[in-house]
Amino acid sequence: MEKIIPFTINDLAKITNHRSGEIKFGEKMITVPKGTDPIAFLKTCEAKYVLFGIPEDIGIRANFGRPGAASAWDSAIKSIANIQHNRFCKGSQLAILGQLNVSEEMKEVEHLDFNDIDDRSKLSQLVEKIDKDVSHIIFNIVKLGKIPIVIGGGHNNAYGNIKGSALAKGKPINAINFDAHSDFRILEGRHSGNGFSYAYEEGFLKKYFIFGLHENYTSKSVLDIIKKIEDRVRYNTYDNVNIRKEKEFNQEMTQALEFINDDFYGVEIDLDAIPNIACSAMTLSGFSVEQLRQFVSFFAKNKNATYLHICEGAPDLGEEKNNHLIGKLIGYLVTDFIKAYQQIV
Ligand SMILES: N=CN[C@@H](CCC(=O)O)C(=O)O
Repeated sequence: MEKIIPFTINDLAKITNHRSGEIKFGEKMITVPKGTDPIAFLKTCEAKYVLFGIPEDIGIRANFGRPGAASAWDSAIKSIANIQHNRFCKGSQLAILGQLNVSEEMKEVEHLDFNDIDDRSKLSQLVEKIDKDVSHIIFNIVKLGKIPIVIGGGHNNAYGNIKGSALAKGKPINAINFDAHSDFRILEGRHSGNGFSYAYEEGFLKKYFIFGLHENYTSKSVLDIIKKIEDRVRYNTYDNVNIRKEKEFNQEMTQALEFINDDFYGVEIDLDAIPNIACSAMTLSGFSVEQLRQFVSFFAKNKNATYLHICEGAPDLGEEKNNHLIGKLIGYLVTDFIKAYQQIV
């Protein structure tokens, strides 16, 4: 756990905008006391959900993408701290573990060039290093019976979430991914486009449903691979559901749930599925924020939901004056998840 930078009570106080007569999440969320072992502390604390940030974009760089996702954690935690603590959702249900310390790795990649074969291999090796840390931390949280809420970072971190959860549960888990892309690309060295294929190949991912693939951005080879393993990997497309209306959003959620609900599952959200969200693979066409919120709420309302991961949002790539909006969106998704999950426990 030495790779975690704890989020202290002072850090929380600094980002909480106090108003008299109001109680904000920042006044109620649980932080790990100074000098305490985080896992030993989490074991004793009542909060069911554990917030954990991965401020990196090395996996995105290794995938020839546009860096910026490292900034989502800061933006998210500032927003979450200022959500109202009330009868609908209580800040005290959330413990903040802190963020993964990736400062050295982020420094190391500053001058690496994806087009250089040695640099590309170095980027992939660093992603593998982060994978190990993420899976170790997720393993420890899930083993305590808590629900990790992970704010990425790139979608490469799906691998560590799945592996850590599978090891904690003692068996492979399933995953549902709200995404424009499959991230089921070839095993060519780790990056943000192959977190699920690596987890599948290594036996940590049992069944995988991709919700809302963009037909224009999914290669024939990936479609061919998925076709051969359709007992374990299924998808629908955004075009299918929202454009041609051959399928209906709510029915599709029900069918996807039936597919993955035979075991524990992770809920993966790639913000590049939403139009106008600053991301490496930003788009103008995609599901609405309301559809995404309904999706999170729907898949959280189940005892098999094992973790929530929200990734690829990149406030640093957005407009300077409104770069708090991605954090605000993440705040809605986190509370949607908690509100739905708490109905079933
Ligand atoms: N996590 C994102 N993965 C996508 C990114 C696509 C892009 O950058 O255009 C992928 O590799 O397919």
